[in-house]
Amino acid sequence: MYNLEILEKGCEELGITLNDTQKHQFIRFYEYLIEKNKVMNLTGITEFDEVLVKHFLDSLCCVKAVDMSQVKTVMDIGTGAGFPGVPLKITFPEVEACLLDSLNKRVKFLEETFELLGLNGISAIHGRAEEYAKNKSYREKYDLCVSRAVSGLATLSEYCLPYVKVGGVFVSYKSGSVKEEAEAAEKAIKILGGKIRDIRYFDLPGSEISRSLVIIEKVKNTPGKYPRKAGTPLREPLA
Ligand SMILES: C[S@@+](CC[C@H](N)C(=O)[O-])C[C@H]1O[C@@H](n2cnc3c(N)ncnc32)[C@H](O)[C@@H]1O
Repeated sequence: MYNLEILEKGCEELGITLNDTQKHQFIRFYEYLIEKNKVMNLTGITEFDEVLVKHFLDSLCCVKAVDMSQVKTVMDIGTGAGFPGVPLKITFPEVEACLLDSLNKRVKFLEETFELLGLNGISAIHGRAEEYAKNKSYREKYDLCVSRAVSGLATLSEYCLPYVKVGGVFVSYKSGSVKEEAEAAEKAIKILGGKIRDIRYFDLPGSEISRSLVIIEKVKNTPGKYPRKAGTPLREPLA
């Protein structure tokens, strides 16, 4: 038997109430993540309570930055084993979610996870952020784009901002002080049609683990030449 108290209390702090279906989905997600982690590299965090805080509650903390009642579509770039995308989808089932990663094994794991959890209105894409952003079905189609632990902010903005609608938001999950990184990326963000609205620093619910969120508004369309071809945003971040 699993004790979900940490998740429930953390959610309470975030203003979220989970129903029994959602609690069950979080447990099944944990079980499948651990089962598959034995045969592929999905996560270094495996202890139940730690997963609740460092993966599940961490993923949900963007509610501190965004009013989820206004979000109908979310894109998660470099989702890996589904963070933050899967916890967000479980918690806000009405949101249409798309999770993208360049590693096919992880995408297959995600598709199996959606089936197992009975999640609808969610898809996983195998591909590079730079390439799918050129596709009309994905470009500037999302109210919210999230990304955790993928790249530096200038590179990441070139991956993510092209997916966000004008008026939407890109939330970058970071840790520690991001002031310098944010200042260094400011010009790139402007070129890509974004503007830093805020940077939030806080501890994850029920823990002393710190998290920083950089909240970037999409104020203008991203010029068609961005993102540049795959690999360039990482090798030569806009400055
Ligand atoms: C360190 S993992 C983080 C995974 C997840 N977001 C998390 O926080 O647990 C980084 C992921 O980003 C993916 N990734 C890196 N660059 C990418 C790109 N250009 N396009 C798509 N996925 C990318 C990798 O395949 C990897 O799964």
